[in-house]
Amino acid sequence: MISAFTGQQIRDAEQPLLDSGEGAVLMQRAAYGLAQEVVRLVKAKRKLRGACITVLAGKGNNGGDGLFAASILARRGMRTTAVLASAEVHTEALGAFLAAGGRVLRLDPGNAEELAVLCAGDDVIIDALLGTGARGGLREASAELVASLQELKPRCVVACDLPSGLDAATGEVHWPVLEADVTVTFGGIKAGLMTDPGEGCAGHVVLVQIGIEDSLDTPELHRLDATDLHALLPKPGRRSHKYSRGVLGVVAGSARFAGAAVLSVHAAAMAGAGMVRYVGPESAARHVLSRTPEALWETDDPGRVQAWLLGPGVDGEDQLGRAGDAAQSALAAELPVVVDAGALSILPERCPAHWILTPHAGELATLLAALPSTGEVAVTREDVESRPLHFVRKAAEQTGATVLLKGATTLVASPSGVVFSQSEGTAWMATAGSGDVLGGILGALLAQSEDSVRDDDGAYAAMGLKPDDRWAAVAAVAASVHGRAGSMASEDFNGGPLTASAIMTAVPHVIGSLTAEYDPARP
Ligand SMILES: NC(=O)C1=CN([C@@H]2O[C@H](COP(=O)(O)OP(=O)(O)OC[C@H]3O[C@@H](n4cnc5c(N)ncnc54)[C@H](OP(=O)(O)O)[C@@H]3O)[C@@H](O)[C@H]2O)[C@@H](O)CC1
Ligand SMILES: Nc1ncnc2c1ncn2[C@@H]1O[C@H](COP(=O)(O)OP(=O)(O)O)[C@@H](O)[C@H]1O
Ligand SMILES: [K+]
Repeated sequence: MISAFTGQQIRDAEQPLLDSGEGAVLMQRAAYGLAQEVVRLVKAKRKLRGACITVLAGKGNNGGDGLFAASILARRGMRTTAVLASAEVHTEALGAFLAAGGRVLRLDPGNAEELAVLCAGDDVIIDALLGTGARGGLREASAELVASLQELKPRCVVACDLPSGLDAATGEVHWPVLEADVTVTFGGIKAGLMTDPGEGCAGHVVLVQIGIEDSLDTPELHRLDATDLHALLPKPGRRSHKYSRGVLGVVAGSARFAGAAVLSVHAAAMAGAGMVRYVGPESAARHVLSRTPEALWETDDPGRVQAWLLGPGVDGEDQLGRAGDAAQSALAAELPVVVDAGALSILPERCPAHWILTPHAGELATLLAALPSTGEVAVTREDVESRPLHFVRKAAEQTGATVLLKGATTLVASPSGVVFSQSEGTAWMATAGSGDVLGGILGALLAQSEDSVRDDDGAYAAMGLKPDDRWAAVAAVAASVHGRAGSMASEDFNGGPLTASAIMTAVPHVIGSLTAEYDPARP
């Protein structure tokens, strides 16, 4: 599992070492790691000698890291320039930089644009203006410099610890920000690099160990990797039969939106449900069965299921009524439920943690506005997009449900405040029906995992997850499988566009490779 921390948590872990006089050692480790990454990036394109590097250095230790790193690069034959954003800078680091032969330029209110033009064509620009000590965004000349540089589209930007202007704890972005190709982060990944909009500005994140890792507190965010997915994905055994594998009930689609039913039912079948029972109008059922003949159309009592998926494409009184009935029976039987789209309007006053709501940002804003005690004034889609971590936590806390907030980075919050962040997809997945496919995958995984989550077969406990947080882990697995399937499908089209159907087709490949990857029994 990948962990991420707030800036404060990193600083707290550093403090004992600073108190014992080891601050300079920490900074040297950070600077060395940063320099190494810059060397790797330059070498991938050209020889080191003569490569042009500019470091934008602020007044704090982040600027110090940048200047020390640039001094290492200067000693390796690179032409290094420091743009000092403040009259005060880290004295030892500037000394080291000058001693290594670096050139210094000073940013002032009149020369920001000129300096931007001067360094935009460099091989690498290091953004060391602000780090974890920042309050708010870049100001005045620094803001002007960064805005001009961003417009000039620099060749390669490496952020030192985090892109300046990004909130390390929340991922909120105070524009302007110089968007990084690579972020080299120190001691622990900052939570703001694993949640939007911050993650969208950070590029590829490289973690440099500086010796504080054992002192870090409980992570702010978790991200499942392939090893975790291997451990958590359900696998059939020799004695499995279709009922024991997990039956999913689906109330989706309507006369108007039949496609959502087709996609969610088929995705559930592709994600390994033992059986899918579809509940809906005949017109939609015809489409569902012609795409997925394996599904059953239930006209009255749907019989036993292990989980429900309610809501994709649900429209009109009849179908909302069916979703409401299923929700009631799920509540009574304590079954896990995925609540998506149309069904988000029929939530009970308090949901259990095994109910997983799957809104996109607009739906989450509507949901929060409808809650009696949000304390938020008219939350908009833009609010959710600029502070997704804050709002997904709030929604989980206030509804009692697990909440999966869809986006380029998908966040899953459990009501206890534990949050997972997954980001394996591609922007081509922002296409109609993509969320219906996610609903189907999640429903199928819940139906298959229900037993193991409740009884815990060891995999969840081994990750240190408390019972109520395990539903969030299942949702994170679904988000990861969905993202990987989208990326795999797009790769099949040479990185080209996708349909939701193409995502679905890739799901069994993704699950197959993740479950087989570490299988010791496989020849
Ligand atoms: N601790 C360690 O040993 C290690 C730390 N490490 C590194 O240190 C970084 C943290 O360093 P830091 O604490 O000096 O904070 P940093 O972000 O560089 O600068 C803050 C300064 O800028 C100012 N300022 C604040 N907001 C501002 C704004 N919006 N616009 C303009 N200015 C603003 C503020 O001054 P003030 O405004 O209060 O006068 C303050 O002095 C961390 O990210 C990592 O890179 C690593 O080397 C590992 C070892
Ligand atoms: N830019 C993006 N990059 C990666 N995935 C994305 C992006 N935008 C959306 N997605 C994913 O696509 C899906 C869209 O879901 P949703 O908005 O509910 O679509 P629909 O209602 O049309 O099915 C979500 O799973 C979301 O995480
Ligand atoms: K920075």
